Amino acid sequence: MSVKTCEWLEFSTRKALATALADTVAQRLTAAIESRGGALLAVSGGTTPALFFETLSTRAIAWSKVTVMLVDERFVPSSSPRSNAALVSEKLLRNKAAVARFLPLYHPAQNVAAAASRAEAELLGLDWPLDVVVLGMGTDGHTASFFPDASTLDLLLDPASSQVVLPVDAVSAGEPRLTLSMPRLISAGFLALHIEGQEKRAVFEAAMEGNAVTPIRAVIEASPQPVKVFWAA
Ligand SMILES: O=C(O)[C@H](O)[C@@H](O)[C@H](O)[C@H](O)COP(=O)(O)O
Repeated sequence: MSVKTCEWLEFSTRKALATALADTVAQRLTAAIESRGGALLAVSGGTTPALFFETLSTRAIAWSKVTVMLVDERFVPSSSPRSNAALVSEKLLRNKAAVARFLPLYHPAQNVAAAASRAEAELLGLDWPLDVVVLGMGTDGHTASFFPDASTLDLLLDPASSQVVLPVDAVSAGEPRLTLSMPRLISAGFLALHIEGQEKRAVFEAAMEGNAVTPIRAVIEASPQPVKVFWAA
């Protein structure tokens, strides 16, 4: 594993991981609020983060000064069971975190490109960079919505992209996606990868040791800071 570009943090249980990640994220958000009056948090969807979200939602920080957004989103309304916004609303924006501001990536639009433009217009005015980003990873090595079979993978992995939000078309993604761009993710003050299970550990290690550059490896290698990998079996 390429130790120079990531820090492996292993936990005995998924609950211990959720607690440690929630504590770390809460500390980082509080530091951002103290230093610049507010904090920007970008989280991933899928199935892994639910326990982390529930744990983070209980942390006593100045949530009214936190803006929450998604790392990526399916091109579906929040009423869809596929919606990451619905997952965040149900699992994170509750308890003490209920007062946080949430900015969605999905907007009703003719197509995913138009939705990406609307999200970009809304997010551009924020006080960038992101303070905290928590990435997930698929067993194909995708992270965010940087899917290996995306028609525009080169654009998605471009660390010099001028875009904030990009549309994604990839057969393996299930539906069109919206994703924050590579430079917006890797410029975060704190960049974590949250993965669970032996299969994802094997995928991650193979990605870091092999010759092929999978999306997760591209992000880790483009990051100016070591990515903190939070893993539990
Ligand atoms: O929209 C999504 O699906 C996520 O943002 C995505 O990037 C996720 O992190 C991985 O696909 C892992 O998903 P699981 O946690 O369900 O394995």
